[in-house]
This record gives sequence, structure tokens and C-alpha cells, in this order.
Amino acid sequence: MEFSFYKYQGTGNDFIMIDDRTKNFPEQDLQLVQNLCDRKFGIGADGLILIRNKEGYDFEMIYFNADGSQSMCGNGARCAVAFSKFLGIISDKASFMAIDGPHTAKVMGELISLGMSHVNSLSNAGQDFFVNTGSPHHVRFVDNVTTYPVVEIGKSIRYGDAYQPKGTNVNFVTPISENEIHVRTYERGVEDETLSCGTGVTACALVYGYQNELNEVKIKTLGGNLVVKFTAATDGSFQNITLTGPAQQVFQGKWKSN
Ligand SMILES: N[C@H](CCC[C@H](N)C(=O)O)C(=O)O
Repeated sequence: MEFSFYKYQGTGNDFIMIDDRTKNFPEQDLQLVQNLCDRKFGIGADGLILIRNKEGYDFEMIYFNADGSQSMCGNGARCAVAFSKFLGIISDKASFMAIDGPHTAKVMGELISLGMSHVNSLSNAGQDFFVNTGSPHHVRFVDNVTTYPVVEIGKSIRYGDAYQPKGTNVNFVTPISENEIHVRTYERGVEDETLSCGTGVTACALVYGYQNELNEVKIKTLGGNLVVKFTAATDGSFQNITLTGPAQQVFQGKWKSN
């Protein structure tokens, strides 16, 4: 088998990107997805994204975590929009389908602004919070996220009884200023901390914004900076949610396997 691939990164969350409009990629072969995402024996990435044709949309994005599981991915979607512009599928606006439904996006130079699915409600989870922003997120506020044991505690929550059998992503937040937070994330399906998690920072921004009556929150991650905007409705739901940040192509290559 042989195919071209590209590597993209969005605030340090990195993805193998494949133009699969011919539908040649064996998406059932999860071992191949795992092998490609392996950072020692493969190309290496947090996830793998297929771009496919979709009636009524510019494209469809199929996202795989490094372990082969599927989910919505906010940074991956931003990179998919940048990739579709590179391929000439779109100019500066996109309408595409993902596992959690339809999305729109705007290309603004190096920045991609992604429309996220609306969120029905925030939930309490013990002393913490839970939000589904297209993928599930546990959100914990901590005094100093810089020194917090993200992998150890993140793993225990992700595999804890409360979230069996599917698990959850786990985000740790420390406010930096009135309208800015610092977020670190343990990602389900990567089973490690990632430098940034788009659906995760969106979840954290909704909780922080709701608590502080904001509709725009800046987020600092280990991999870079993002901005989340939203409107909070009186019924506790959140609409017009956008996730904005950079997305860059970093490599192009060919994969050959016997
Ligand atoms: N690991 C997540 C999906 C990717 C989320 C993250 N990469 C993002 O940018 O949203 C999950 O299994 O729900």
C-alpha cells in the first residue's frame, strides 16, 4: 500500500492528514492507524484525519485518535479546514461534516475559526465539571496547573468508574486573569497529556465564562494560544461557540507498506 500524507499541527496537537476523497484508505484497519500514529515506529501523531467527499458539504472529516478510536476533534477540525484550503477544496469558508454533526469554519490568514456544536448544558462532577463539546470533557480547576500531576490524575479520572466504559478527556485549569485561563489536558485515545486539546479548551472556556459572565475567553496551552467565543442562553445552553487559533502544515511525505 502507498499513499501521500501531510502532517499538520494546531497549537501543538498534531495530526496525520490524508486526502482520501478516492476512499482508498482502509479505515477499518485500526492497527494501521495505531502504527501510523506511533511516534517511534510510525509517522507519529496525536491523531489521524481522513478528508472525504460528502454530498451537500465541502468535505467530511473522519478523525481517529492515536489508539484508533473515533471522536470529534477541535484542533483536528481546524487543521482539516487549513488542509482543505491547501487542496483547493475551499477558499476562506468551509462547511463540513464531522462525527458530532455539521460545522462551519472561516480561514483568517494563519488562523482558523471553527464553529463548534452547541452545548446543551454544563454538569457538576463532584467538585468538578463535565461538558460534552463534541467529545466528553471533565474539567477541574486547580491552584497551579503548571505543577499539577496531569498524567497521573488525568489517567485516574479517565479510567475511573464514573466514566466507564467510554472514558473521558480530563482538563485542568488555572485562571491567569479575568478573561484568560491556562489549560492542560490528559487526552482519551492518546492516553497521555497533549500540548493542546480544542474540544477541551472549549469545555474549560464555557465553564469559566459561565462562572464569570464572560462570552469570550482566551486560553493558554503548552502548544500555543486559542480563543473561545460563545453566547450563553437563559436555559443553560451555549450557542455560537467558536474556537479560533493557528493551524500549520509541517511536513509532507509518502507512506509505503507491504
Ligand atoms: N481525544 C479526544 C478527541 C480529540 C480531542 C482533541 N484532540 C481536540 O482537539 O478536540 C476524544 O477521544 O474525545
